[in-house]
Amino acid sequence: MTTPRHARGGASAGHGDDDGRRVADDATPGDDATPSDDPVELAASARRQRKSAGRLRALVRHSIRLTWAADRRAFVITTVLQLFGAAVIAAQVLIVKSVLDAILVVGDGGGVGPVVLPVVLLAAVTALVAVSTAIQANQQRLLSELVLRSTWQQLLDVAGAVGLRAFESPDFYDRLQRVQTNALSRPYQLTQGLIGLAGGLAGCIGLSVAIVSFEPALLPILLLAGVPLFVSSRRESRLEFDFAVAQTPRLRLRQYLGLVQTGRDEAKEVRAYGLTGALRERFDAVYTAYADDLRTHLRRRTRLAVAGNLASAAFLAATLLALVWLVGQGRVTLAEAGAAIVAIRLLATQVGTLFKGAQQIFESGLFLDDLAGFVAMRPEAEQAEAGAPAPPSFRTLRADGLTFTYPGSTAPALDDVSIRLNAGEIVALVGENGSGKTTLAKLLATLYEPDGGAIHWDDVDVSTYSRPGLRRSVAVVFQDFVRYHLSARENIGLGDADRMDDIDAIAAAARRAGVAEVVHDLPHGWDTALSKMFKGGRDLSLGQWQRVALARAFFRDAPFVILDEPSASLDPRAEHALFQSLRDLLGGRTVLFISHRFSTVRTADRIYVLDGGRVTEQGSHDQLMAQDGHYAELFRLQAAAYLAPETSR
Ligand SMILES: Nc1ncnc2c1ncn2[C@@H]1O[C@H](COP(=O)(O)OP(=O)(O)OP(=O)(O)O)[C@@H](O)[C@H]1O
Repeated sequence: MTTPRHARGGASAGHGDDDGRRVADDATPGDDATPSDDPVELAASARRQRKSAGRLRALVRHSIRLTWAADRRAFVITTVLQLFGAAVIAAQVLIVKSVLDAILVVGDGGGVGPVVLPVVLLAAVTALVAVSTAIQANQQRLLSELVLRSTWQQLLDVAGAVGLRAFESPDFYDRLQRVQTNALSRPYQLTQGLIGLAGGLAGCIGLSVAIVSFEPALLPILLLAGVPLFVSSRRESRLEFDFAVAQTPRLRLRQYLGLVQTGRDEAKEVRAYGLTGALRERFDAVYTAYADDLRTHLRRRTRLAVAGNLASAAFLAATLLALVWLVGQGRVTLAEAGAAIVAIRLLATQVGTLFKGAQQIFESGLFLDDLAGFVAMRPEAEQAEAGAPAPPSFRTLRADGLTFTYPGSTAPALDDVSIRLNAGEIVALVGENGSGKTTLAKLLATLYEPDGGAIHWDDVDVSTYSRPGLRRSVAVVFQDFVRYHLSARENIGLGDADRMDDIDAIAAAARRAGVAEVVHDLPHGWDTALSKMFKGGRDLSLGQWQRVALARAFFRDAPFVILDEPSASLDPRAEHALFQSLRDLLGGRTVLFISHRFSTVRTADRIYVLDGGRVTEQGSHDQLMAQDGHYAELFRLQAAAYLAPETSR
C-alpha cells in the first residue's frame, strides 16, 4: 500500500498493535509477516516459515497473547482444566496399578477388602475426568467465540483507522477479505490448537513420569513412537497450507457468485436478465472443481496420516514386546506391566493430541501473519492522520495547486487545482463526467491527502491538523450516499453519532430536508428500519433516500457542507425548493456543491469549471456567460434541450 504523504511511521497505539508488531519481531529471519498476495509467493513463504525452528514458538506466543487478550478468565479456566485432566490421567495409571495389585492379592486367596479403596478411587477419578471434560468443552467453545470477537474488533479497528486511499488498493482489499474470511474459522482452530498443545504436553509428561516409575527403559522406545507422527503431521500441515493458498482465488469467486445470487441489490437485474441459471451453473462449476480438489487433497492427507499412525503403532508394538520381556526378566511386576499397558495406550492418545495441537497452530500461521500485518497498519494509519487540534471553522478555505493521482492510475485526476471559499459562500463545481469534481470534493473533505499542493484553512496548511478533527467540521452528501439498513432515526442521527439521542434535532433536520412526512407515515415512525431485510422495515424511493441523506448532513450542523449532486434524484419541485432555500436551510454555512444542472448552479456565488482535472474557468454565472467559454457552451446546450420543443412549436 502506498504510504500517505504525511505518514511518519509510528509508535504502537494499543495492545492489539503490539501484537502485530511482535509476531513480526518474533518470526525468525526469512519469515514474512506481511505476505504477498501472489498465491505462489504465499505458498513459498509459508513453506519457508514452517521450516524455521523458531516458527512454532513465535506462533504459540502470539496465540497466547491473542487468547489472553480475548478473555483471561476463560483462558485460565480452560488451561487449568486441561492441565488438571493431564495430571488426573497420570494418577489414573497409578490407581490402575493399585487396583491390579489388590486384584492379584485377591487372586492369591486374600480378602476383597484391599480392592475397595482403589476401585472407588478409580471410579471417582473417572467421574472427575468426565465432569472436567464437559466443563472444558463449554469453556473452550466460549473462549473460541471470544477470540473471534477480539479478532473482529482488531479487524474493524484497522478498517476504520486506515485512510480512504487504502480502499483504492487491491492489496489492502485482498488482505481485508482474507483476514475477514479466516477470522471466522481460524481463532477457533488456534484456541483448540493451543489448548491441545498444553494438555498434550502435560499429559505426556505425567504419563512419562508414571512409566519411568515402573521401568525407565520403556520411555525411549515410546518416544520413538512419536517420531513418525511428528513427521507425518508436519507434512500434513504443509499440504493444508498449499491447498488453502491454491484455493483462495476460487473461494473468492465462489463467494462472489453466491453474493450476486443472494444480494438484494442484484436481485432486480438478475431476474430482469434471466441470469439465475447461468450464474448458478458457474457457481456449481466452481464448487465442483473445489470439491474435486478437496477429495484429492484429503486422500493425500489420509495416506500420510495412515503411514504415520502405522509406523507409530509398530513402535508401540515393540514397546509392548519389550514389556513382556521385562516381565519375563522379573524387572517389572504383573501389576506394573498392566498399568504400563494402560499408560502406553493413554500416552499414544496424548502424543496425538500434542501433535494435532501443534499442527492446528501451524495451519493458523498464515492467518496469524495476515492478521498481524493487517493490525500493524493501524498505528501508522492513525499517525498519518494525527496533528494539532483542528479549529471548529474557517474564514477562508484555500486550495493551492492541488495535484492528485489515484493509486494505480497514471493520469492525475487533479492537476494544479486552486480554488477559494469564503465563509458563508455558496460555491459550485461544474464540469463534464470525469473532470475531477468529486475528487476535489474528497480532498477538501480531507478524505485524501493531495500528492502536491495544499489546502489552507485561514492560511494554515490543514495537513498540520488532526484530520478526524477537521472532518468534524465538514458534512458531506456523497453522490453515492449510504442507505443504512437501520432505523429512520439512525439514518439521520448518524450524521452526528454523539447526538443520536437528540430526537428533536433529528426531526428538525428531517423537516428541513423535506422528509419529515415520510417518516411520520412509517409504521413505527422513527424506529422503522429503512430496509426490507428486517421485520416491519420499509424501503424508500431514491428521491426520499436522497432527502434522508440531506437530513443527515443538516443534522451534522457543520460549518462546511459539501453536496455532490444533492438533487440528482429529487423531483423538479423538490430540487427547485432545495436550491431556492439553500441559503436559509444552511444558514450562513459555507457550501460547496457539485451539479450537472445549470439551473441550480446559477444561484451560486462563484462557479469553478473543471476540465480534465484542471480549473479552466471561474466566476459568477453572469461573468462566465459573458466570457462565452466552456461554461457558457454547456449552459446553452442544456437550456436548448429544454427550450427546443417549445421553440419548435
Ligand atoms: N477511485 C478511483 N480510482 C481511480 N480513478 C478514479 C477513481 N475515482 C475517479 N477516478 C478517475 O478520476 C477522474 C476524476 O473522477 P471524478 O469522480 O472526480 O470525476 P467527476 O468530475 O466527479 O465525474 P462525474 O461527473 O462523472 O461524477 C476520472 O478520470 C475518473 O476515472
